[in-house]
Amino acid sequence: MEVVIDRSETLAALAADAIEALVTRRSDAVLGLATGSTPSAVYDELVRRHAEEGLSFAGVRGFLLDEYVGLPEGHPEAYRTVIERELVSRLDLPTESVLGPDGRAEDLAAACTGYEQAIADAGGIDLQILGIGTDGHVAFNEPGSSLASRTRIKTLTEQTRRDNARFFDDEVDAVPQHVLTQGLGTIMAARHLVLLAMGRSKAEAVHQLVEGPISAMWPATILQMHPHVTVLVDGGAASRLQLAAYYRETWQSKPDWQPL
Ligand SMILES: N[C@@H]1[C@@H](O)[C@H](O)[C@@H](COP(=O)(O)O)O[C@@H]1O
Repeated sequence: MEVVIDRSETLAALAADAIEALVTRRSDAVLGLATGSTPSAVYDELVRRHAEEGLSFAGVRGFLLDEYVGLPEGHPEAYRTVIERELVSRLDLPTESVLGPDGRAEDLAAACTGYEQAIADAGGIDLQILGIGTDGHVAFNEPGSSLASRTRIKTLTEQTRRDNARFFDDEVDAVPQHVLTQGLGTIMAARHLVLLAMGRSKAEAVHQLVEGPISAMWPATILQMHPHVTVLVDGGAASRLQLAAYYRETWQSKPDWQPL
């Protein structure tokens, strides 16, 4: 697990560098896309590189991490709508090349199985962008999630619904109670995980993720078992890391030939 502590703009550029290197190497790369406010700066940077430097996503495919259950099609806070608005519509990435779990399906279990199959058919995810919840969830794998889980329906905690109420006019009751989410096992199958976290509200979750014991109580801790994880955190999110000085030194002395 590589931990980089820096300013948020620098971290967004680093994440964009990793994506640029991938899509330049493989024009049909498969990206795992996260929603939430944290990845927005990365997406803005990709859009800038597309507009100003001609970085193309025409052959890329994308998979969303998760989706609310029951929001009507086109709801502004449905993750499929959010990713279309924030990223897909601003790139040369065809809308149909990006899939998300179908939170409006009549048979939700079948939608989850079908989603796992679609990821497998695409050859798996090359690079997965991740955020982290204040309770240590990744995607919508709340505390108590099976560390080997696959895409399935989950119930949100009160904490997550409160955290996400800001997207629903601050009405906690407007945040759906149920979601479909890639499981921790699904996420662990991606070849490179790039997790971003900003601000002090994430400090405890980041400490657990990097330095805590692996536990379903802090679902993100399973990432410690992945061979290629990059954790990009600002000073606030890094404020509880016990080995922060070591991570900084490691990053500063990283050889040029070693990619992210
Ligand atoms: N399902 C999403 C997660 O994928 C995201 O990582 C988390 C943190 O969001 P933010 O980046 O807005 O803090 O929120 C939501 O619950």
